[in-house]
Amino acid sequence: MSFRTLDDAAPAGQRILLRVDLNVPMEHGRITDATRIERILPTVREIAKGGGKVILLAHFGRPKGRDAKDSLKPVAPELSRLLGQPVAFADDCIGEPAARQIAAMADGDVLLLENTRFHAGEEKNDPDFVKALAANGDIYVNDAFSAAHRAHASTEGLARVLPAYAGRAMQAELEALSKALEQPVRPIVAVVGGAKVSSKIDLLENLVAKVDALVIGGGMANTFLYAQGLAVGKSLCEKDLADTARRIMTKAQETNCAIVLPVDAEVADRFAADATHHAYGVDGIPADGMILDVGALSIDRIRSVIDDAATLVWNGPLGAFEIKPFDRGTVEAARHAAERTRAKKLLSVAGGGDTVAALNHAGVADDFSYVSTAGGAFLEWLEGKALPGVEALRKA
Ligand SMILES: Nc1ncnc2c1ncn2[C@@H]1O[C@H](COP(=O)(O)OP(=O)(O)O)[C@@H](O)[C@H]1O
Ligand SMILES: O=C(OP(=O)(O)O)[C@H](O)COP(=O)(O)O
Repeated sequence: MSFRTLDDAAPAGQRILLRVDLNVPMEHGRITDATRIERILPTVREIAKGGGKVILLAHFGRPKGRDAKDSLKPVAPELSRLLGQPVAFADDCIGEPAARQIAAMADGDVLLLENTRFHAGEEKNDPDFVKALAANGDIYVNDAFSAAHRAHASTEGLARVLPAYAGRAMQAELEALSKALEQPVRPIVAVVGGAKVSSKIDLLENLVAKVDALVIGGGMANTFLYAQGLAVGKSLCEKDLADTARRIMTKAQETNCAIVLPVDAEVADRFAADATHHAYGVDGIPADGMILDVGALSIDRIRSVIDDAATLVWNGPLGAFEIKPFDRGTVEAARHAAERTRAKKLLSVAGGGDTVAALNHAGVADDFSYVSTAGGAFLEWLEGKALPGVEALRKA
């Protein structure tokens, strides 16, 4: 590894600023999938056991300023339960609330600081905000591979001003992804869905040069359907990205990458469990309808694309899987990929906070060859892009 790890750190008596990804799926204040928490436990335990004061830095959601609905406070009890030791919480990640709690910490204690994104300086990687964060620590450890594609103060800036190390989860992700996908066997199929359309659509342009087929589902598919001149009603759709979608489809033709879009969809009147829903062809989506899942014909197509694949990479659910029956496309595709993997006909790598939750929901996370905590970061890594959070950790 070309960066320092915990093997090189001496945490005893030190204040360790440990950047983790606690952007966990949550419904009504309840964590629905704890994978991201479970993955950081070895690092937290190792530092605490080594006598370091563990000060956790993390973001949650995409708040614009301080917003109670994006507080990390509900995560502290679950982290404490899984860790098996108390986890204190500070109402702010900088300033007096953080400093006071940190001053009271004994060696081996764990403290979670409030959402770094409550400060505009986080996403701007503002040097003054980096300085305010750094004032609370002696050593910086980054264990948030899934946020490493962000050049933010807590993912990149801090590594520039404090002695910086990779945590065990960061190390494990990079090692596992390299091992699994170093020399992928073709045909390679990528499945991309989910809701983060604007932050992920650009990377598809590079992805279509690397894979043999790109299955597009979830909210992402709607922008592509719209770009093809189809009406998508009230569906999640980023109309101003239609040109980008068309450019990606043209590039895919040039690189011989098959683009697989839904041919039918499960359409509801609203985003709710008790919504009225019907199946429609994608050329007949009603004006007041909302596409919440791929339809049965599309699922059959996706299954046969997976049948033809030797390697599968997947980020983003194919539908709003949190609400039944809109989990069907994701669950059926996941189970099919799991079955092919178990039969040793497929190498399958999936990642992303909600994607992992969806695989757990389908009961097949353990059957995939590798499950990453990262979605966007995983896809950018796959593109061959340098990830700012990883680059900043490299040894000089
Ligand atoms: N057709 C759709 N309309 C609205 N939301 C969708 C649709 N399909 C999937 N989603 C939502 O996408 C979210 C996950 O997207 P994203 O954050 O990009 O995935 P990940 O966390 O795995 O990277 C889920 O909450 C899911 O409900
Ligand atoms: O959930 C995350 O990424 P993912 O949805 O790509 O898996 C990370 O916490 C990064 O969050 P961001 O995409 O708001 O920067």
